This record gives sequence, structure tokens and C-alpha cells, in this order.
Amino acid sequence: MAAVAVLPVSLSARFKGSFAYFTVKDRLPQILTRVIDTLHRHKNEFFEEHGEKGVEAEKRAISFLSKLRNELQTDKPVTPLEDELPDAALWNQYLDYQRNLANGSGELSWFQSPWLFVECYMYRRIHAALAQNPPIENFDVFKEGKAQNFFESQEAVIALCTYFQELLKNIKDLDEKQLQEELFKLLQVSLWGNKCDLSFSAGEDSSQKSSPLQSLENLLPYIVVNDMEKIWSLFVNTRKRNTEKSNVRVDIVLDNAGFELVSDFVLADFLLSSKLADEVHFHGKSIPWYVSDTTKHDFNWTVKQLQSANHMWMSRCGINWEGNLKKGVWVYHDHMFWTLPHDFSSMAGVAPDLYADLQKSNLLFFKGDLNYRKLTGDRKWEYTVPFHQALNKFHPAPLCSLRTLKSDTQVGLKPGQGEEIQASEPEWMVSGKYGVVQFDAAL
Ligand SMILES: O=P(O)(O)OC[C@H]1O[C@](O)(CO)[C@@H](O)[C@@H]1O
Ligand SMILES: [Mn+2]
Repeated sequence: MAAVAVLPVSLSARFKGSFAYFTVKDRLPQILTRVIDTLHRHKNEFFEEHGEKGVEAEKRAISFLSKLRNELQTDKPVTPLEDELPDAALWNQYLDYQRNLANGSGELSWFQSPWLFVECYMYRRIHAALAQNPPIENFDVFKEGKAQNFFESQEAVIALCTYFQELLKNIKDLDEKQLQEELFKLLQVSLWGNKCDLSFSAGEDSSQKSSPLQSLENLLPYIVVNDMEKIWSLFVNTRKRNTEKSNVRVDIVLDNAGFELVSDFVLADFLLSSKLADEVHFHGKSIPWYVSDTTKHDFNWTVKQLQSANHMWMSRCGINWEGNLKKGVWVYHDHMFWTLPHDFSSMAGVAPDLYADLQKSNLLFFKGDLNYRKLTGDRKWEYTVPFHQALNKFHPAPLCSLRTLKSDTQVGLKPGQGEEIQASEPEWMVSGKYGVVQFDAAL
């Protein structure tokens, strides 16, 4: 008889003093207030573009969002979605599932329900507030913040593109050891690029200021799970095993736009230029999500920004990346599943097409904290539970999380490792200062 997986409870604001409680009580209302403020500040633009209809739509969206903020702050019931968007049915099925988990017919509460669920729900309601109010239905309330993060990270972008173009000049002469070293550097740049996320800072400035390559050495001790050697072995073994005909495919499940996205592009370009991989598939969000997550617009906008930069190495990168997309060796996807509330153990059942697509990959990179929470079900795991166990049967392909810790859940640590850091830095799980490169070899 197969052992039945005993799963710990979900993180939730019902645990006073937890980071979930602080987020639902303080940070989510702050994010909503910023969204409302953004709409107010764009009133003239809406008028210029759409006339009176634009201003009326803006007013309706603001009243939707103010109502939402009041529901959240006074812990009113979490209500079914009433919009006609394609994912509404899946969302309302999930609400029923959560209601039955809670206590049958009882109401769903922001503070008593699982944190992952109510936080995702808030972003889906923000999307509905815009989508239901033409003619501003396509306005991305987070666009300004994402663009600002990109522009304020220019120095880091220039440093990274310059470094990378120099590397490309002699990439053919690199031996295996040097290739491995460069891979490790760019994995770390992509990892620490994840510190820059606006939902974490509730929209405060979080752009990458310093050069991303300078600080890697002294950031190494803050990587609490470091499986980079396993990633290298996977690439070496895949290349040995692979015959000429079959492609080595790597997927990157993206997180934040801005500097982090550029660091993911550089990693992806390196994987192709070094011939460690033949194609890279990127997975973004189909609606604005968690303030800074990458949408299709952000993805294309960022490539265009690099291309048209008046800096030689930036534009060289942008031109190469546009070329990769045109050649089809880079492919962008944005499946609806990534913006549902489900954790990834439900993917095979809820989105079998996506699960089947991920199974074609040789290695899946999952960027960031929200993806980590969904990989491990956002549960109160013991620190030392194996990552494989916490994945709860989610094994479409070998996978690696590149995550800076911004929520209080972490698995796969050595005995005593978590307690030791906790003793000296009580905020270590939510400061974004620590990170993991955490690998699971699948079955
Ligand atoms: O962009 P990332 O790395 O997924 O971070 C998003 C995280 O930020 C937070 O808003 C911080 O609380 C979490 O809710 C979420 O997991
Ligand atoms: Mn994010």
C-alpha cells in the first residue's frame, strides 16, 4: 500500500505573527492602495486616449478596487468571480474546493484561508477590475513600476551585457572547467536578480544598483542550498547521452521583469552559445501578476529596449535575442495555469497540456519565491524535509529553483542549518538576503 503523503498545514494569516499575517494585514492593502493611486494618476491619459468613457471606466475600476480593499481589510467573505474571463470557472471551482476544505458551506475568509490562495485571488480581482471596464481593459497597473525598475537598473544591465559580450568573443576557446565556472556565475546572477521584485517591496524601489558580477563571491555564503554541481553534471551527461538529432531543451519559468528578466535572457543566451542547450522555452504570466511578474508585453518590450539602446553591447544582446525568437530557438509561452491559485502538485490534473509540455524539457528552471511556494505547496514544512518529498509528486522533468527567500517556507536544509541562521537573523526567511539553487532530479 503506497504511503499516503502526510502534508503539513498551509501557511496562512490565521497564524498571528506569521509573515502571511503581516502580508495580508499590511502589505496587500498597501499594494492595492498603490494600484488605486496609479489609476488616479493616469486619469488625464485615459481622457486623452478615450475621452469621457475612459474617465468613467477609471472611476468604475477605482470603485471596484476600493471595495476589494475594504473586503480585505475587514475580512469580508472571499466571493466567487463574476467576470466572464476564460479562467473564472477554474477559479470558482477552486473556491469551492477551499470552502469544502475549510468547513463545508462556511464562508471563505482572507485571514483564515491559505495565504497562497488569497494572495493570488487578490491579483486576479485586480485584473478583473480593469478587464471589466473597457476601454481601459488592457491597462497594466504595474507597467510603470516594472519600467522604472528596468531604467533604474541600467548600470547593472550595461555591466552584465558588457561582461557577456566579452565572454561570447572567446566562448569557443573555453575549456570544460571555464565553461562550468561561467555557468555558475550566470546562475548566481539570475538567482540574485530575483531580489529585485516589487510585490516584496510593496512597490518600493528595488532595482539592481551595483554591478551584478562584482558581488558574487561574497554572496556565496548566503546560498543555503547550492546544487550548481548537479546542474553542471546534468548538462554534461545530457550532452554525452544526446545524439545529434535530438535537441537539448531548457525551460525558464520566469519571475520578475526588469533586471531579473535581463539576467534570465543572458543565462538563456549563454546556454545556447555554449551549446549546453539547443532551445530555451520561457514561461511568463498571461495577466499582470504579483506587481513585477513578466507578461508577454514586458518580455517583448525588454528585448526591444535592449535592441534600441545606445550602448553597443546592450543592443548587440537585444539583436541576438530578437534573432533567437525569430529562429524559434527561443520560444515564449504564457499558459493560464501560472496565474491560477493552484500549487504545482495540481498541474497534471488541472493543466495536463502544460504538464505534458514541461515533460519534454531536459531541465526546468523555476525563478523566484512565488514559484518556490507553489513547488512546495506553501506549507509549514520542517526545514530538513527533502525537496523531492515537498514537491508532492510534481516531477515533469529535472528541475531547479533559483529563489531568494521572501516567505517563511524552506525545505532541503541540513539538520540544524535553519535553526542556526534563525538564531542570528530572525528575518532571514523574508529579507531576500538568502537564496537557493535547489535541484530535483525527477523520478
Ligand atoms: O517575485 P517573487 O520572487 O516570486 O516574490 C514574490 C513574493 O513576494 C511576496 O509578495 C513577499 O511576501 C510573496 O508573497 C511572494 O511569494
Ligand atoms: Mn514575482
